[in-house]
This record gives sequence, C-alpha cells and structure tokens, in this order.
Amino acid sequence: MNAFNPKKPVRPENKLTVRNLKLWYGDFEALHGIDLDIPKGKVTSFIGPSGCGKSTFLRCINRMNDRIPDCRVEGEILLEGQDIYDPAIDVVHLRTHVGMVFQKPNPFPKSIYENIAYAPRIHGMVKDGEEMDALVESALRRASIWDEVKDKLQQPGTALSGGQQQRLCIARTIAVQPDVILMDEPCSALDPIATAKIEELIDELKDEYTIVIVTHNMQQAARVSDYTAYFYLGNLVEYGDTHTIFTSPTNQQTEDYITGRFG
Ligand SMILES: Nc1ncnc2c1ncn2[C@@H]1O[C@H](COP(=O)(O)OP(=O)(O)OP(=O)(O)O)[C@@H](O)[C@H]1O
Repeated sequence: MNAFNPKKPVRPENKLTVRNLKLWYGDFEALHGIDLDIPKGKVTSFIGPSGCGKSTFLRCINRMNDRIPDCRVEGEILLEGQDIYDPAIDVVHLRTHVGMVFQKPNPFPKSIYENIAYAPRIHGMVKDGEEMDALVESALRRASIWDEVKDKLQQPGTALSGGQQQRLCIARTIAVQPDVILMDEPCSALDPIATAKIEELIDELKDEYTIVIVTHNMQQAARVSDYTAYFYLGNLVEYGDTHTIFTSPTNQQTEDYITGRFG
C-alpha cells in the first residue's frame, strides 16, 4: 500500500476537486453525481435539509464511508491532484491529511495530554519527551484551549466541559498536521458561548487549513464560511461564495431554504 503522496494540485487554489461522485448504501443512491471544487485555505459549508446527503458527502472526503457495509462509491475526489479512492492509497495515512471533528465531542478516555500525544506517537511523528511536550502545547494553543488546561494536562479529557472537549478534539485533529479539517455539525451539542468560541477558532484556523463544515445553522454558515454548498436529495443544487448564496441565490429552491420557507 502506498502512503498518501499528494501531487501537484489540479488548480493550485483548489485543495479538493470532486468529479461525478456517486454513492450507494446498498441499492439506495444517496449521492447522484456531485461536482465541486473546494478552495484551499477557506471555509466551505454544506447546508440543506435533513437527509440530503451532507454528512454522507463529508464522510467521502476522508473515506469514513468505507466502514459502512454495502456502501459503494463511484467518481473521483482529488486531494491536491491525487485520487483518494485509488486502491493504492493508505486510508490511515489519508486520514492524517484529512482530519475529522464530529457532532458530539468524543475525546479518548485518556488524559488531556494523551488525547493529543496518542496519534503523533502512533504515526512516529515525534519522540516522547520534550518534543512531544512541545507538540501537545502547540496543538492545544492553536485550538485556543491551552490556558484552560495547561495546569491539568494529566486529568481526563472527558472531565472537561462540552465546549472544551470539542476544542480538545480539534487540537487532537491538528496535532497530526492535517491539510483539511472536516467538521460534521461541530457545535450542535454546544451552548451559544461554546459555539461562539468554536466559530472564532474556525476563523483563526482557516489560514492554515482547508475547512469543510456541515451545519444546520444557517446563521453559522453565513458567519463562518467563505463558500456555501446547498444540497437537496443527494444533489448539489447550488454552490458559490457565501455572500452571494445568502443574498442572491440563483436557484429558487436555495432561496426558499435559506429564507426558511422550506426545509
Ligand atoms: N449508513 C447508512 N445506511 C443507509 N442509508 C444511510 C446511511 N447513512 C445515511 N443514509 C441515508 O442517506 C441519505 C443521506 O443521509 P445523510 O446523513 O448524509 O444526510 P444529511 O444531509 O447529513 O442529514 P442530517 O442533516 O439529518 O444529518 C438519507 O436518506 C439517509 O437515510
């Protein structure tokens, strides 16, 4: 199995290029041929009514759907020019390039320190000791949680508040130095203050990472994202810069959805 080895981007400004992506769960076709370019160093939101395929599509980007029995994918997703569905790709390595943050914060049942150190150690990125300490601190700082946890690094990650746990999970994702961070409704389990912190963090991180976020919260999509894609029944209905999608969408269905008349 080859390690993931990015080639030159198709267009340098696009981190991900998706072509005619179709997905089936058994006989059910959940995605009907998605074409989409996801720009580098920007935040792209996926919006649309429940069941339209947002999470399914997000999970295609780091091949999380591989774990679902009877799930079949056709088409291409190029990450910097390399097809992530190439059979030669090492999926574990791919997921270090394309990290994921889930709806419900899911820290490991380990210390705060170990939550961050675990994956870099497994991947042989740094040795335990000073190098690891520095990596743990840097990831926690970049996820804006260092000040809150620096005096209790040996305490369990699960003892933090929900919002802190979600920032810990973002720190854990950052620790393996991904290029892309996928976020599946990362604030849906959080209160408004914790949500605001995550949104600020997304804004800070976007210079360094390409972020793709699924959200049910239209205001959140409008606040955090540069680009927005509207999905309906497994189709990508409209995609463009967030300002245009929210102020003058070209598709009536998009307009009905964002104005709350539908969905
Ligand atoms: N593991 C699965 N097996 C079979 N069908 C699935 C599976 N996961 C999702 N689906 C179906 O695929 C379609 C898309 O679901 P998906 O969860 O991607 O939508 P979504 O837009 O993310 O929805 P929500 O906003 O409610 O999370 C739905 O019809 C759903 O029932």
